[in-house]
Amino acid sequence: MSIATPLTTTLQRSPPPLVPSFSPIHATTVSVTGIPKRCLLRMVTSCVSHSQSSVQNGVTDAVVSGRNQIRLGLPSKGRMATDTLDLLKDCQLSVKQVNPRQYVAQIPQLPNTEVWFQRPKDIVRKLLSGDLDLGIVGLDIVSEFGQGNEDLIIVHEALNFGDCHLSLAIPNYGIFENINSLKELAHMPQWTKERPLRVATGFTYLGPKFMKENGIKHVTFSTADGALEAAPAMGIADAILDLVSSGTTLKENNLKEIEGGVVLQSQAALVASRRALTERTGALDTVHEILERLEAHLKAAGQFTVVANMRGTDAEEVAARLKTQPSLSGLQGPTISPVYCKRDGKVSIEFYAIVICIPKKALYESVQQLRAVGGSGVLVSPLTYIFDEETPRWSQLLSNLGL
Ligand SMILES: Nc1ncnc2c1ncn2[C@@H]1O[C@H](COP(=O)(O)OP(=O)(O)OP(=O)(O)O)[C@@H](O)[C@H]1O
Ligand SMILES: O=P(O)(O)OC[C@H]1O[C@H](OP(=O)(O)OP(=O)(O)O)[C@H](O)[C@@H]1O
Ligand SMILES: [Mg+2]
Repeated sequence: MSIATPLTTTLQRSPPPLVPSFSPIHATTVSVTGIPKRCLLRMVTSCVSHSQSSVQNGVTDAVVSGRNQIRLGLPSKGRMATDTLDLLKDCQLSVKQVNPRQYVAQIPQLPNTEVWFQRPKDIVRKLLSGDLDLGIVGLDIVSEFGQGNEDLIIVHEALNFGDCHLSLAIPNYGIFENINSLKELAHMPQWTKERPLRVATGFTYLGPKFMKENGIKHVTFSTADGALEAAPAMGIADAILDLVSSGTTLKENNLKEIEGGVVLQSQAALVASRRALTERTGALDTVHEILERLEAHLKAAGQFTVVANMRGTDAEEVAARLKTQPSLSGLQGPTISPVYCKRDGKVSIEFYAIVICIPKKALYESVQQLRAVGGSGVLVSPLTYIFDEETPRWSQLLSNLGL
């Protein structure tokens, strides 16, 4: 197929460019292929017109401690550690760590930023103490150790890994056999002032808060650092409050979740200290860049680029045919470009190349719709980044900071 692949998915009603090019002023959505990785964000930034032209931090360093570097805390161990590094790498923000036991590292793309590897709960504590400015941790840890402190700001709440939920679980045998909801658990006659419901948990802030909010009075908590699921069978606790993802650990230990027993849903999040963002020079610019890269990568991760040829008289006629189908509009509209064929020594336009972004989940139905309106030679490739004109989370952050 002979296609000049345009770089945007915007519907271009005037004849589309033969040579891929960014519009310096009007690009609203930019998907990216074929430029040096290190130039990516700079190129997109000059391409997209921001309503917020530059970021002023306002108050200067005098108010916060005298260091010049922005500090980003990343999990030093556990299941989040590798996934965090992988995500940053996918955003062209690879972390250069000399060896795994060294707790400070660099991201060459962010020269004013130091990475500090810490345990997740210490990332939250250090954000609050001012020793870190930004961090990536699970929302469960933010809630447990942040305890609603207004200095903690969740900049991106859905980094698409570390999915789990914090849930109350009880044995599926004995006196609990017919108990299936928090209400039923609360109304069991067994729990009294003298003999309260005993809950084992590592979440000693969220646990009591949840029980209080649900009106459960006769309850006590014990804590352990891991393997909590053993506590009921060992006779140490009646119930546990712990993280669940696949549910296998609960099942293997004869425990069950109950209706109304989910305390929170969690996944990895980008978190920042409000004080750092408003007072530390460069912190807001750094978080803007990280946020843009994350959003562009995460948005693209759910999409394919689809390129197909369609026979047609002109671009408008092809566009009209595409618009009859529900799933072929792309992000803003299809890009349609003429395909120049050589026939009998003469150049003619019989086909148009269309480029659209399609949600991965809708791929097959979209291909069927394309075929139904005369699409052929359908090429499907993964998308790496989608940079929007402005990320909604950035506007939210600015308004949250009162900027
Ligand atoms: N089963 C799970 N599936 C998915 N994500 C999880 C799961 N358990 C925990 N997480 C997420 O990963 C984070 C880190 O959990 P992890 O178990 O790796 O560390 P930890 O429990 O703090 O360390 P350790 O278990 O060694 O004490 C949690 O705070 C949560 O956000
Ligand atoms: O629903 P599942 O997929 O079975 O996952 C749940 C388990 O994962 C976590 O434990 P982890 O593996 O971190 O061990 P730990 O108890 O030592 O923290 C959590 O504390 C549960 O025990
Ligand atoms: Mg664990």
